[in-house]
Amino acid sequence: MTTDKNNATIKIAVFASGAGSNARKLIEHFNSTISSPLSKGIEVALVVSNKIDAGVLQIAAEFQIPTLIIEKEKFFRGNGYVDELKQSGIDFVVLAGFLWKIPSTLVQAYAGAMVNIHPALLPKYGGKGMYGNFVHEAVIANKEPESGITIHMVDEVFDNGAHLFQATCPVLADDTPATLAQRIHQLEHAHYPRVVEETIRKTGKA
Ligand SMILES: Nc1nc2c(c(=O)[nH]1)N[C@@H](CN(C=O)c1ccc(C(=O)N[C@@H](CCC(=O)O)C(=O)O)cc1)CN2
Ligand SMILES: NCC(=O)N[C@@H]1O[C@H](COP(=O)([O-])[O-])[C@@H](O)[C@H]1O
Repeated sequence: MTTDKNNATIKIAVFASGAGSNARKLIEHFNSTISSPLSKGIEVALVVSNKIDAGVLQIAAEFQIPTLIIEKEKFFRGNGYVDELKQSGIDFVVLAGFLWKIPSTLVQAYAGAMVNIHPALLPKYGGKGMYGNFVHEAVIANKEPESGITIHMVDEVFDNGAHLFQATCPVLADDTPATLAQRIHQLEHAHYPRVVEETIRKTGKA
């Protein structure tokens, strides 16, 4: 079981702006439940969103996980909610469909302890404006034979951090952004929780 230097459980904050399917898989992977009582010494302790109506907040409520709604001005002009995260004992930050740029204050506070999943094979199809279906539309428009996912460390630049993992899937001739998104989601759900766990254990950041 992984614990930090004080033998405490390592606490993850998941940041999401949307439906939260990746957040659900992360919670199911880490948080002990009746069906999987084995504690990995890691738990999703907080769900953070910038959208009051985000589906991820319902998922947090379902698992009785505290939530934090962040406001734009405070996030970008304040200290990026670093104080709140540290006061919550957060050791590691996982972005899962979070659509704002993480400010330097927060990137630095969790240097080496913040990861993101991107629904394409970076470095292609990344950067400002490349999120959700915009990514899949561009991949299809360019007639790419394959797409996939990239899991990477987070730095101050969109989608620029060191790559931790990539997996590919075919792009079919009759794919729509929705059908490709579904195939990408399957890859994300299959790999993100494991890669997050491996990264936490490797970095010993917490
Ligand atoms: N400092 C960093 N912040 C974020 C990163 C990162 O690597 N470094 N990754 C993104 C996630 N992401 C792609 O994986 C991504 C998300 C959103 C955008 C984007 O263009 N957003 C729009 C705003 C959209 C909205 O508010 O609805 C924008 O910034 O204009 C690009 C890439 C998360 N943060
Ligand atoms: N560039 C960031 C980006 O596009 N992230 C993508 O948002 C989706 C969130 O789905 P979810 O809310 O169901 O987890 C995921 O496909 C993730 O890769």
